[in-house]
Amino acid sequence: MNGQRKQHPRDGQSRSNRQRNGQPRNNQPRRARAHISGARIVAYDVLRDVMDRDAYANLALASRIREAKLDARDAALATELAAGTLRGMGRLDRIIELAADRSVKDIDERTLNVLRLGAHQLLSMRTATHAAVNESVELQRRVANERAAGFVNGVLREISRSTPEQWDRDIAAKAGSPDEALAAATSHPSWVVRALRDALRAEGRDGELEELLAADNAAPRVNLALLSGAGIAPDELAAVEPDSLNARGMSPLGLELVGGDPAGAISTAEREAGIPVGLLRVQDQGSQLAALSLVHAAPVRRGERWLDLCAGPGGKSAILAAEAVIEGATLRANEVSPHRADLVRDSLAGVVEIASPEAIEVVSHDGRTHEAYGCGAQTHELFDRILVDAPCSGLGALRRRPEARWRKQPSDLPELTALQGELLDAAVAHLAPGGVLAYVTCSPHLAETRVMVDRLLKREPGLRELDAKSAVRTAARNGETIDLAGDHLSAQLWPHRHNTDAMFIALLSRD
Ligand SMILES: C[S@@+](CC[C@H](N)C(=O)[O-])C[C@H]1O[C@@H](n2cnc3c(N)ncnc32)[C@H](O)[C@@H]1O
Repeated sequence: MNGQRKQHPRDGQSRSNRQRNGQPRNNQPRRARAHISGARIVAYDVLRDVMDRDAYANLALASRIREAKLDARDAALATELAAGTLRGMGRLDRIIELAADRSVKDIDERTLNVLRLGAHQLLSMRTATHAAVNESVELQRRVANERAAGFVNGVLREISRSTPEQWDRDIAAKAGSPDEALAAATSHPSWVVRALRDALRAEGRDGELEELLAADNAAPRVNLALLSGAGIAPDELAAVEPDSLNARGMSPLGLELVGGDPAGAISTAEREAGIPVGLLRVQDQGSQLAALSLVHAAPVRRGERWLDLCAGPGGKSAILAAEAVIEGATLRANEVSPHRADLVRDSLAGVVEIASPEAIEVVSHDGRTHEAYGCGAQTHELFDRILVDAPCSGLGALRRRPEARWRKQPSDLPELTALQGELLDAAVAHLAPGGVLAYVTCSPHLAETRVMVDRLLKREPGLRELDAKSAVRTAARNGETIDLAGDHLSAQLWPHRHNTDAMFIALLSRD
Protein backbone atom coordinates (compact mmCIF):
# COMPACT_ATOMS: atom_id res chain seq x y z
CA MET A 1 0.00 0.00 0.00
CA ASN A 2 1.04 3.57 -0.67
CA GLY A 3 3.46 4.52 2.13
CA GLN A 4 2.13 8.05 2.32
CA ARG A 5 -1.28 6.71 3.06
CA LYS A 6 -0.40 5.02 6.33
CA GLN A 7 -1.46 8.07 8.29
CA HIS A 8 -5.03 7.82 9.54
CA PRO A 9 -7.10 10.77 8.31
CA ARG A 10 -7.57 11.92 11.85
CA ASP A 11 -3.97 11.31 12.89
CA GLY A 12 -1.96 14.48 13.02
CA GLN A 13 -4.96 16.62 13.73
CA SER A 14 -4.97 18.32 17.07
CA ARG A 15 -8.00 17.85 19.26
CA SER A 16 -9.00 21.45 18.68
CA ASN A 17 -8.60 20.91 14.95
CA ARG A 18 -10.87 17.89 15.11
CA GLN A 19 -13.42 19.93 16.92
CA ARG A 20 -13.13 22.68 14.35
CA ASN A 21 -13.66 20.21 11.51
CA GLY A 22 -16.38 18.01 12.82
CA GLN A 23 -17.72 19.09 16.13
CA PRO A 24 -18.39 22.76 16.76
CA ARG A 25 -18.17 23.63 20.44
CA ASN A 26 -21.37 24.79 22.02
CA ASN A 27 -20.00 28.23 22.74
CA GLN A 28 -18.85 28.76 19.13
CA PRO A 29 -21.24 30.48 16.72
CA ARG A 30 -22.64 28.13 14.08
CA ARG A 31 -21.13 28.77 10.66
CA ALA A 32 -23.30 30.03 7.83
CA ARG A 33 -24.51 27.18 5.65
CA ALA A 34 -22.24 26.60 2.67
CA HIS A 35 -23.64 25.99 -0.78
CA ILE A 36 -24.66 22.49 -1.78
CA SER A 37 -26.13 21.58 -5.15
CA GLY A 38 -29.66 20.16 -5.34
CA ALA A 39 -28.27 17.33 -7.49
CA ARG A 40 -26.11 16.08 -4.61
CA ILE A 41 -29.01 16.13 -2.17
CA VAL A 42 -31.21 14.25 -4.64
CA ALA A 43 -28.45 11.66 -5.23
CA TYR A 44 -28.05 11.17 -1.48
CA ASP A 45 -31.83 10.76 -1.02
CA VAL A 46 -31.91 8.18 -3.81
CA LEU A 47 -29.17 6.15 -2.11
CA ARG A 48 -31.24 6.17 1.07
CA ASP A 49 -34.42 5.18 -0.83
CA VAL A 50 -32.58 2.24 -2.39
CA MET A 51 -30.93 1.08 0.80
CA ASP A 52 -33.65 1.75 3.37
CA ARG A 53 -36.78 1.15 1.33
CA ASP A 54 -35.55 -1.33 -1.27
CA ALA A 55 -36.59 1.18 -3.94
CA TYR A 56 -35.55 0.75 -7.58
CA ALA A 57 -32.92 3.41 -8.28
CA ASN A 58 -34.45 4.42 -11.62
CA LEU A 59 -37.90 5.01 -10.12
CA ALA A 60 -36.53 6.76 -7.02
CA LEU A 61 -34.41 9.01 -9.23
CA ALA A 62 -37.34 10.01 -11.41
CA SER A 63 -39.53 10.89 -8.44
CA ARG A 64 -36.80 12.72 -6.45
CA ILE A 65 -35.76 14.74 -9.52
CA ARG A 66 -39.39 15.71 -10.08
CA GLU A 67 -39.90 16.68 -6.42
CA ALA A 68 -36.72 18.78 -6.35
CA LYS A 69 -37.66 20.39 -9.71
CA LEU A 70 -34.10 19.93 -11.02
CA ASP A 71 -33.36 21.34 -14.47
CA ALA A 72 -32.02 18.99 -17.17
CA ARG A 73 -28.36 19.64 -16.29
CA ASP A 74 -28.80 18.97 -12.58
CA ALA A 75 -31.03 15.97 -13.31
CA ALA A 76 -28.23 14.47 -15.41
CA LEU A 77 -25.72 15.19 -12.61
CA ALA A 78 -27.99 13.62 -9.96
CA THR A 79 -28.44 10.55 -12.19
CA GLU A 80 -24.71 10.11 -12.72
CA LEU A 81 -24.02 10.63 -9.01
CA ALA A 82 -26.64 8.19 -7.77
CA ALA A 83 -26.44 5.51 -10.48
CA GLY A 84 -22.64 5.68 -10.71
CA THR A 85 -22.26 5.43 -6.92
CA LEU A 86 -24.65 2.47 -6.70
CA ARG A 87 -22.91 0.63 -9.53
CA GLY A 88 -19.45 1.39 -8.20
CA MET A 89 -20.24 0.70 -4.55
CA GLY A 90 -18.13 -2.48 -4.27
CA ARG A 91 -14.97 -0.71 -5.47
CA LEU A 92 -15.72 2.54 -3.61
CA ASP A 93 -16.19 0.70 -0.32
CA ARG A 94 -12.84 -1.06 -0.63
CA ILE A 95 -11.13 2.30 -1.30
CA ILE A 96 -12.98 4.00 1.58
CA GLU A 97 -11.83 1.19 3.88
CA LEU A 98 -8.20 1.79 2.94
CA ALA A 99 -8.48 5.56 3.19
CA ALA A 100 -10.37 5.47 6.50
CA ASP A 101 -8.35 2.58 7.87
CA ARG A 102 -11.49 0.85 9.09
CA SER A 103 -14.13 -1.50 7.77
CA VAL A 104 -17.20 0.07 6.16
CA LYS A 105 -19.17 -1.97 8.69
CA ASP A 106 -17.81 0.40 11.36
CA ILE A 107 -19.01 3.55 9.58
CA ASP A 108 -22.60 4.60 10.11
CA GLU A 109 -24.80 4.20 7.01
CA ARG A 110 -25.51 7.89 6.43
CA THR A 111 -21.87 8.89 6.67
CA LEU A 112 -20.90 5.97 4.47
CA ASN A 113 -23.32 7.11 1.76
CA VAL A 114 -21.90 10.65 1.88
CA LEU A 115 -18.41 9.14 1.54
CA ARG A 116 -19.47 6.92 -1.35
CA LEU A 117 -20.89 9.88 -3.25
CA GLY A 118 -17.79 11.95 -2.58
CA ALA A 119 -15.44 9.11 -3.55
CA HIS A 120 -17.36 8.50 -6.78
CA GLN A 121 -16.95 12.17 -7.69
CA LEU A 122 -13.21 12.09 -6.98
CA LEU A 123 -12.43 8.74 -8.59
CA SER A 124 -14.85 8.35 -11.49
CA MET A 125 -16.22 11.78 -12.31
CA ARG A 126 -12.91 13.59 -11.78
CA THR A 127 -14.77 16.41 -9.99
CA ALA A 128 -12.39 19.10 -8.68
CA THR A 129 -11.19 18.07 -5.21
CA HIS A 130 -12.39 21.24 -3.46
CA ALA A 131 -15.90 20.89 -4.92
CA ALA A 132 -16.22 17.16 -4.16
CA VAL A 133 -14.82 17.47 -0.63
CA ASN A 134 -16.46 20.73 0.43
CA GLU A 135 -19.89 19.77 -0.82
CA SER A 136 -19.60 16.32 0.77
CA VAL A 137 -18.67 17.88 4.10
CA GLU A 138 -21.64 20.22 3.82
CA LEU A 139 -23.89 17.31 2.82
CA GLN A 140 -22.70 15.41 5.88
CA ARG A 141 -23.59 18.39 8.09
CA ARG A 142 -27.07 18.57 6.63
CA VAL A 143 -28.14 14.97 6.33
CA ALA A 144 -25.99 12.88 8.65
CA ASN A 145 -24.00 13.14 11.84
CA GLU A 146 -22.59 16.66 11.91
CA ARG A 147 -19.83 15.54 14.27
CA ALA A 148 -18.40 13.26 11.60
CA ALA A 149 -17.94 16.11 9.09
CA GLY A 150 -14.22 16.20 9.95
CA PHE A 151 -13.98 12.46 9.34
CA VAL A 152 -15.62 12.87 5.90
CA ASN A 153 -13.23 15.71 5.11
CA GLY A 154 -10.21 13.61 6.15
CA VAL A 155 -11.20 10.46 4.27
CA LEU A 156 -12.04 12.28 1.06
CA ARG A 157 -8.87 14.37 1.17
CA GLU A 158 -6.95 11.12 1.66
CA ILE A 159 -8.67 9.61 -1.37
CA SER A 160 -7.88 12.70 -3.44
CA ARG A 161 -4.15 12.31 -2.75
CA SER A 162 -3.77 9.22 -4.98
CA THR A 163 -4.89 8.54 -8.52
CA PRO A 164 -7.78 6.12 -9.20
CA GLU A 165 -5.24 3.79 -10.81
CA GLN A 166 -3.13 3.76 -7.63
CA TRP A 167 -6.20 3.01 -5.52
CA ASP A 168 -7.09 0.16 -7.87
CA ARG A 169 -3.62 -1.30 -7.43
CA ASP A 170 -4.00 -0.96 -3.66
CA ILE A 171 -7.36 -2.72 -3.47
CA ALA A 172 -6.09 -5.47 -5.80
CA ALA A 173 -3.11 -5.98 -3.47
CA LYS A 174 -5.49 -6.36 -0.52
CA ALA A 175 -7.81 -8.87 -2.25
CA GLY A 176 -7.64 -12.50 -1.14
CA SER A 177 -7.73 -14.02 -4.66
CA PRO A 178 -7.61 -12.96 -8.33
CA ASP A 179 -11.40 -13.29 -8.49
CA GLU A 180 -11.83 -11.06 -5.48
CA ALA A 181 -9.43 -8.55 -7.00
CA LEU A 182 -11.41 -8.51 -10.25
CA ALA A 183 -14.68 -8.29 -8.31
CA ALA A 184 -13.40 -5.30 -6.31
CA ALA A 185 -11.90 -3.50 -9.30
CA THR A 186 -15.07 -3.89 -11.38
CA SER A 187 -17.50 -3.51 -8.49
CA HIS A 188 -19.26 -6.85 -8.87
CA PRO A 189 -19.96 -9.41 -6.14
CA SER A 190 -17.41 -12.26 -6.48
CA TRP A 191 -20.12 -14.88 -7.03
CA VAL A 192 -21.46 -12.85 -9.97
CA VAL A 193 -17.98 -12.66 -11.49
CA ARG A 194 -17.70 -16.45 -11.23
CA ALA A 195 -21.19 -17.01 -12.69
CA LEU A 196 -20.49 -14.70 -15.65
CA ARG A 197 -17.14 -16.39 -16.30
CA ASP A 198 -18.81 -19.82 -16.28
CA ALA A 199 -21.40 -18.64 -18.78
CA LEU A 200 -18.78 -17.17 -21.10
CA ARG A 201 -16.63 -20.29 -20.72
CA ALA A 202 -19.56 -22.43 -21.86
CA GLU A 203 -19.25 -20.51 -25.15
CA GLY A 204 -15.45 -20.78 -25.21
CA ARG A 205 -15.24 -17.01 -24.61
CA ASP A 206 -14.03 -16.62 -21.02
CA GLY A 207 -11.40 -14.21 -22.38
CA GLU A 208 -14.22 -11.67 -22.74
CA LEU A 209 -14.94 -11.51 -19.00
CA GLU A 210 -13.28 -8.15 -18.30
CA GLU A 211 -14.97 -6.59 -21.31
CA LEU A 212 -18.31 -7.85 -20.01
CA LEU A 213 -17.72 -6.53 -16.49
CA ALA A 214 -16.75 -3.14 -17.93
CA ALA A 215 -19.91 -3.12 -20.09
CA ASP A 216 -22.00 -3.75 -16.95
CA ASN A 217 -20.58 -0.53 -15.53
CA ALA A 218 -21.39 1.68 -18.52
CA ALA A 219 -24.82 3.29 -18.56
CA PRO A 220 -26.50 2.01 -21.73
CA ARG A 221 -28.07 4.23 -24.36
CA VAL A 222 -31.87 4.17 -24.26
CA ASN A 223 -33.27 1.87 -26.93
CA LEU A 224 -36.77 1.89 -28.33
CA ALA A 225 -38.99 -0.48 -30.27
CA LEU A 226 -41.26 0.70 -33.05
CA LEU A 227 -43.92 -2.00 -33.17
CA SER A 228 -45.10 -3.53 -36.42
CA GLY A 229 -48.28 -1.80 -37.57
CA ALA A 230 -46.97 1.69 -36.75
CA GLY A 231 -47.24 2.61 -40.44
CA ILE A 232 -43.60 3.70 -40.68
CA ALA A 233 -40.30 1.78 -40.51
CA PRO A 234 -37.59 2.58 -37.92
CA ASP A 235 -35.18 4.00 -40.52
CA GLU A 236 -37.91 6.23 -41.96
CA LEU A 237 -38.74 7.49 -38.48
CA ALA A 238 -35.06 8.14 -37.75
CA ALA A 239 -34.90 10.21 -40.95
CA VAL A 240 -37.84 12.29 -39.70
CA GLU A 241 -36.34 12.72 -36.18
CA PRO A 242 -32.56 12.69 -36.76
CA ASP A 243 -31.81 14.77 -33.64
CA SER A 244 -33.37 12.25 -31.29
CA LEU A 245 -33.49 8.83 -32.99
CA ASN A 246 -31.14 6.58 -34.91
CA ALA A 247 -32.17 3.25 -36.48
CA ARG A 248 -29.21 1.34 -35.03
CA GLY A 249 -28.92 -2.00 -33.29
CA MET A 250 -29.78 -5.65 -33.95
CA SER A 251 -33.55 -5.55 -33.76
CA PRO A 252 -35.45 -4.75 -36.96
CA LEU A 253 -37.85 -2.76 -34.74
CA GLY A 254 -35.04 -1.05 -32.86
CA LEU A 255 -34.06 2.60 -32.53
CA GLU A 256 -31.46 4.24 -30.35
CA LEU A 257 -32.12 7.52 -28.55
CA VAL A 258 -29.34 9.89 -29.55
CA GLY A 259 -30.66 13.14 -28.05
CA GLY A 260 -33.27 14.42 -25.63
CA ASP A 261 -35.29 12.33 -23.22
CA PRO A 262 -37.28 9.24 -24.19
CA ALA A 263 -40.71 10.64 -23.27
CA GLY A 264 -40.07 13.79 -25.31
CA ALA A 265 -38.77 11.83 -28.30
CA ILE A 266 -41.78 9.49 -28.21
CA SER A 267 -44.38 12.24 -28.02
CA THR A 268 -42.65 14.25 -30.78
CA ALA A 269 -42.56 11.16 -33.00
CA GLU A 270 -46.22 10.41 -32.30
CA ARG A 271 -47.14 13.99 -33.16
CA GLU A 272 -44.90 14.55 -36.17
CA ALA A 273 -44.84 11.08 -37.75
CA GLY A 274 -48.43 10.16 -36.85
CA ILE A 275 -47.41 7.04 -34.91
CA PRO A 276 -50.37 5.61 -32.94
CA VAL A 277 -49.89 6.09 -29.19
CA GLY A 278 -48.22 3.07 -27.57
CA LEU A 279 -46.45 1.71 -30.65
CA LEU A 280 -43.13 3.49 -30.01
CA ARG A 281 -41.75 2.46 -26.62
CA VAL A 282 -38.59 2.09 -24.59
CA GLN A 283 -37.22 -1.46 -24.79
CA ASP A 284 -33.84 -3.16 -24.86
CA GLN A 285 -33.09 -4.59 -28.31
CA GLY A 286 -32.17 -7.98 -26.84
CA SER A 287 -35.68 -8.22 -25.40
CA GLN A 288 -37.09 -7.28 -28.78
CA LEU A 289 -35.10 -10.04 -30.47
CA ALA A 290 -36.11 -12.60 -27.85
CA ALA A 291 -39.81 -12.00 -28.62
CA LEU A 292 -39.22 -11.89 -32.39
CA SER A 293 -37.23 -15.14 -32.36
CA LEU A 294 -40.37 -16.99 -31.22
CA VAL A 295 -42.26 -15.54 -34.22
CA HIS A 296 -39.43 -16.42 -36.63
CA ALA A 297 -38.78 -19.92 -35.25
CA ALA A 298 -41.25 -21.45 -37.75
CA PRO A 299 -43.66 -20.11 -40.38
CA VAL A 300 -46.86 -18.78 -38.77
CA ARG A 301 -50.23 -20.20 -39.85
CA ARG A 302 -53.27 -17.92 -39.61
CA GLY A 303 -55.38 -18.63 -36.56
CA GLU A 304 -52.46 -19.75 -34.38
CA ARG A 305 -52.90 -19.36 -30.63
CA TRP A 306 -50.02 -17.67 -28.78
CA LEU A 307 -49.44 -17.44 -25.03
CA ASP A 308 -47.08 -15.18 -23.07
CA LEU A 309 -47.00 -16.98 -19.71
CA CYS A 310 -45.04 -14.48 -17.57
CA ALA A 311 -46.00 -11.25 -19.26
CA GLY A 312 -45.59 -8.43 -16.75
CA PRO A 313 -44.93 -5.58 -17.36
CA GLY A 314 -45.74 -6.38 -20.98
CA GLY A 315 -42.74 -5.36 -23.11
CA LYS A 316 -42.47 -8.63 -25.04
CA SER A 317 -46.25 -9.09 -25.03
CA ALA A 318 -46.58 -5.82 -26.94
CA ILE A 319 -44.20 -7.07 -29.64
CA LEU A 320 -45.97 -10.43 -29.83
CA ALA A 321 -49.39 -8.74 -29.94
CA ALA A 322 -48.35 -6.46 -32.81
CA GLU A 323 -46.93 -9.43 -34.75
CA ALA A 324 -50.03 -11.52 -33.96
CA VAL A 325 -52.28 -8.84 -35.48
CA ILE A 326 -50.26 -8.95 -38.72
CA GLU A 327 -49.98 -12.76 -38.81
CA GLY A 328 -53.64 -13.39 -37.96
CA ALA A 329 -52.85 -15.08 -34.63
CA THR A 330 -54.36 -14.48 -31.19
CA LEU A 331 -52.43 -13.70 -28.00
CA ARG A 332 -53.20 -14.54 -24.39
CA ALA A 333 -50.94 -12.67 -21.95
CA ASN A 334 -50.78 -14.06 -18.43
CA GLU A 335 -49.11 -12.53 -15.37
CA VAL A 336 -49.35 -13.79 -11.80
CA SER A 337 -49.34 -10.38 -10.12
CA PRO A 338 -52.63 -8.50 -10.66
CA HIS A 339 -50.83 -5.15 -10.45
CA ARG A 340 -48.34 -6.22 -13.11
CA ALA A 341 -51.19 -7.65 -15.21
CA ASP A 342 -52.60 -4.09 -15.22
CA LEU A 343 -49.23 -2.90 -16.54
CA VAL A 344 -49.55 -5.50 -19.31
CA ARG A 345 -53.01 -4.10 -20.17
CA ASP A 346 -51.53 -0.60 -20.35
CA SER A 347 -48.64 -1.88 -22.42
CA LEU A 348 -50.99 -3.57 -24.91
CA ALA A 349 -53.49 -0.69 -25.11
CA GLY A 350 -51.90 0.77 -28.26
CA VAL A 351 -51.99 -2.57 -30.10
CA VAL A 352 -55.50 -3.40 -28.89
CA GLU A 353 -56.62 -0.20 -30.68
CA ILE A 354 -55.54 -1.66 -34.02
CA ALA A 355 -56.51 -5.31 -33.30
CA SER A 356 -59.85 -7.06 -33.35
CA PRO A 357 -61.16 -7.13 -29.75
CA GLU A 358 -61.03 -10.92 -29.38
CA ALA A 359 -57.43 -11.17 -30.67
CA ILE A 360 -55.71 -10.14 -27.43
CA GLU A 361 -56.57 -10.97 -23.83
CA VAL A 362 -54.77 -10.34 -20.54
CA VAL A 363 -55.32 -12.60 -17.53
CA SER A 364 -53.77 -12.94 -14.10
CA HIS A 365 -53.01 -16.46 -12.82
CA ASP A 366 -50.12 -18.50 -11.54
CA GLY A 367 -48.51 -19.91 -14.69
CA ARG A 368 -48.25 -23.31 -13.00
CA THR A 369 -52.04 -23.67 -12.83
CA HIS A 370 -54.59 -24.65 -15.50
CA GLU A 371 -56.34 -21.29 -15.16
CA ALA A 372 -53.36 -19.54 -16.73
CA TYR A 373 -54.07 -21.51 -19.91
CA GLY A 374 -57.84 -20.95 -19.83
CA CYS A 375 -58.63 -24.61 -19.14
CA GLY A 376 -62.00 -25.55 -17.65
CA ALA A 377 -62.94 -28.68 -15.69
CA GLN A 378 -63.39 -30.63 -18.96
CA THR A 379 -61.07 -28.74 -21.31
CA HIS A 380 -57.35 -28.75 -21.85
CA GLU A 381 -56.16 -25.79 -23.90
CA LEU A 382 -53.17 -25.96 -26.23
CA PHE A 383 -51.09 -23.16 -27.74
CA ASP A 384 -49.02 -23.03 -30.92
CA ARG A 385 -46.41 -20.65 -29.48
CA ILE A 386 -45.61 -20.08 -25.84
CA LEU A 387 -43.18 -17.56 -24.43
CA VAL A 388 -41.84 -18.39 -20.97
CA ASP A 389 -39.89 -15.22 -20.10
CA ALA A 390 -39.20 -16.57 -16.65
CA PRO A 391 -38.65 -14.71 -13.40
CA CYS A 392 -34.87 -14.88 -12.96
CA SER A 393 -31.88 -13.43 -11.12
CA GLY A 394 -31.62 -10.58 -13.65
CA LEU A 395 -27.82 -10.86 -13.84
CA GLY A 396 -28.07 -9.97 -17.53
CA ALA A 397 -29.45 -6.50 -16.90
CA LEU A 398 -26.92 -5.17 -14.39
CA ARG A 399 -25.99 -2.14 -16.52
CA ARG A 400 -29.62 -1.01 -16.53
CA ARG A 401 -30.31 -1.46 -12.81
CA PRO A 402 -27.46 0.05 -10.84
CA GLU A 403 -28.48 -1.51 -7.52
CA ALA A 404 -29.39 -4.98 -8.84
CA ARG A 405 -26.00 -6.64 -8.41
CA TRP A 406 -26.09 -6.03 -4.64
CA ARG A 407 -29.65 -7.28 -4.20
CA LYS A 408 -29.32 -10.89 -5.38
CA GLN A 409 -27.55 -13.65 -3.48
CA PRO A 410 -26.52 -17.11 -4.65
CA SER A 411 -29.03 -18.40 -2.11
CA ASP A 412 -31.85 -16.89 -4.24
CA LEU A 413 -31.10 -19.30 -7.08
CA PRO A 414 -32.60 -22.59 -5.82
CA GLU A 415 -36.03 -21.01 -5.37
CA LEU A 416 -35.85 -19.27 -8.74
CA THR A 417 -34.69 -22.33 -10.65
CA ALA A 418 -37.39 -24.47 -9.00
CA LEU A 419 -40.01 -21.96 -10.17
CA GLN A 420 -38.50 -21.80 -13.66
CA GLY A 421 -38.64 -25.61 -13.93
CA GLU A 422 -42.27 -25.75 -12.76
CA LEU A 423 -43.34 -22.98 -15.16
CA LEU A 424 -41.62 -24.82 -18.02
CA ASP A 425 -43.29 -28.13 -17.13
CA ALA A 426 -46.71 -26.48 -17.04
CA ALA A 427 -46.09 -24.64 -20.31
CA VAL A 428 -44.89 -27.79 -22.08
CA ALA A 429 -48.09 -29.57 -21.03
CA HIS A 430 -50.03 -26.92 -22.99
CA LEU A 431 -47.85 -26.84 -26.08
CA ALA A 432 -49.67 -28.07 -29.20
CA PRO A 433 -48.03 -30.76 -31.35
CA GLY A 434 -45.67 -28.94 -33.71
CA GLY A 435 -45.88 -25.89 -31.45
CA VAL A 436 -42.86 -23.82 -30.37
CA LEU A 437 -41.90 -22.74 -26.87
CA ALA A 438 -39.37 -19.97 -26.25
CA TYR A 439 -37.61 -20.10 -22.90
CA VAL A 440 -36.07 -16.70 -22.20
CA THR A 441 -34.21 -15.23 -19.22
CA CYS A 442 -32.48 -11.89 -18.71
CA SER A 443 -29.80 -13.83 -16.91
CA PRO A 444 -26.86 -15.73 -18.40
CA HIS A 445 -26.38 -17.80 -15.20
CA LEU A 446 -25.98 -21.40 -16.42
CA ALA A 447 -28.25 -22.77 -13.68
CA GLU A 448 -31.06 -20.65 -15.12
CA THR A 449 -30.20 -21.19 -18.79
CA ARG A 450 -28.50 -24.29 -20.28
CA VAL A 451 -28.89 -26.44 -17.19
CA MET A 452 -32.61 -25.63 -17.12
CA VAL A 453 -33.05 -26.49 -20.80
CA ASP A 454 -30.97 -29.69 -20.66
CA ARG A 455 -32.96 -30.94 -17.67
CA LEU A 456 -36.24 -30.16 -19.41
CA LEU A 457 -35.15 -32.06 -22.52
CA LYS A 458 -34.33 -35.05 -20.32
CA ARG A 459 -37.70 -34.90 -18.57
CA GLU A 460 -39.63 -34.45 -21.83
CA PRO A 461 -38.34 -36.80 -24.54
CA GLY A 462 -41.09 -35.52 -26.89
CA LEU A 463 -39.41 -32.12 -27.02
CA ARG A 464 -36.80 -31.18 -29.61
CA GLU A 465 -34.53 -28.17 -29.36
CA LEU A 466 -34.61 -25.82 -32.35
CA ASP A 467 -31.78 -23.64 -33.58
CA ALA A 468 -32.34 -20.39 -31.66
CA LYS A 469 -29.17 -18.88 -33.11
CA SER A 470 -30.67 -19.18 -36.61
CA ALA A 471 -34.01 -17.80 -35.41
CA VAL A 472 -32.28 -14.78 -33.84
CA ARG A 473 -30.24 -14.20 -37.01
CA THR A 474 -33.37 -14.51 -39.17
CA ALA A 475 -35.26 -12.11 -36.95
CA ALA A 476 -32.41 -9.59 -36.67
CA ARG A 477 -31.32 -6.66 -38.77
CA ASN A 478 -28.07 -7.72 -40.53
CA GLY A 479 -28.43 -11.09 -38.78
CA GLU A 480 -25.57 -12.74 -40.67
CA THR A 481 -23.11 -10.43 -38.92
CA ILE A 482 -24.20 -11.33 -35.37
CA ASP A 483 -21.52 -13.11 -33.36
CA LEU A 484 -23.35 -15.86 -31.40
CA ALA A 485 -20.81 -18.16 -29.82
CA GLY A 486 -20.81 -21.73 -28.49
CA ASP A 487 -21.95 -25.12 -29.77
CA HIS A 488 -25.41 -25.10 -28.21
CA LEU A 489 -28.54 -24.43 -30.20
CA SER A 490 -29.59 -21.75 -27.72
CA ALA A 491 -28.53 -18.13 -28.19
CA GLN A 492 -26.90 -15.97 -25.54
CA LEU A 493 -26.75 -12.22 -26.11
CA TRP A 494 -24.25 -10.05 -24.22
CA PRO A 495 -23.91 -6.35 -23.36
CA HIS A 496 -20.25 -6.17 -24.43
CA ARG A 497 -20.71 -8.09 -27.70
CA HIS A 498 -24.22 -7.16 -28.80
CA ASN A 499 -24.93 -3.97 -26.88
CA THR A 500 -28.05 -5.61 -25.41
CA ASP A 501 -28.93 -7.04 -22.03
CA ALA A 502 -27.59 -10.59 -21.59
CA MET A 503 -30.73 -12.35 -22.82
CA PHE A 504 -30.76 -16.14 -23.10
CA ILE A 505 -33.08 -17.66 -25.71
CA ALA A 506 -33.85 -21.36 -26.21
CA LEU A 507 -36.49 -22.67 -28.61
CA LEU A 508 -38.21 -26.03 -28.13
CA SER A 509 -40.71 -27.80 -30.29
CA ARG A 510 -43.10 -30.66 -29.55
CA ASP A 511 -42.80 -33.30 -32.22
C1 LIG B 1 -38.83 -11.46 -16.49
S1 LIG B 1 -40.37 -10.89 -16.05
C2 LIG B 1 -41.22 -10.88 -17.57
C3 LIG B 1 -40.91 -9.67 -18.41
C4 LIG B 1 -41.90 -9.49 -19.54
N1 LIG B 1 -41.98 -10.66 -20.38
C5 LIG B 1 -41.59 -8.29 -20.39
O1 LIG B 1 -40.94 -8.43 -21.43
O2 LIG B 1 -42.01 -7.19 -20.02
C6 LIG B 1 -41.09 -12.26 -15.25
C7 LIG B 1 -42.51 -12.05 -14.82
O3 LIG B 1 -43.00 -13.31 -14.34
C8 LIG B 1 -43.92 -13.06 -13.33
N2 LIG B 1 -44.12 -14.31 -12.57
C9 LIG B 1 -43.46 -14.75 -11.47
N3 LIG B 1 -43.96 -15.93 -11.06
C10 LIG B 1 -44.95 -16.25 -11.92
C11 LIG B 1 -45.85 -17.33 -12.00
N4 LIG B 1 -45.81 -18.33 -11.12
N5 LIG B 1 -46.75 -17.34 -13.00
C12 LIG B 1 -46.78 -16.33 -13.92
N6 LIG B 1 -45.96 -15.27 -13.87
C13 LIG B 1 -45.05 -15.23 -12.89
C14 LIG B 1 -43.29 -11.93 -12.56
O4 LIG B 1 -44.26 -11.26 -11.79
C15 LIG B 1 -42.72 -11.07 -13.68
O5 LIG B 1 -43.64 -10.10 -14.05
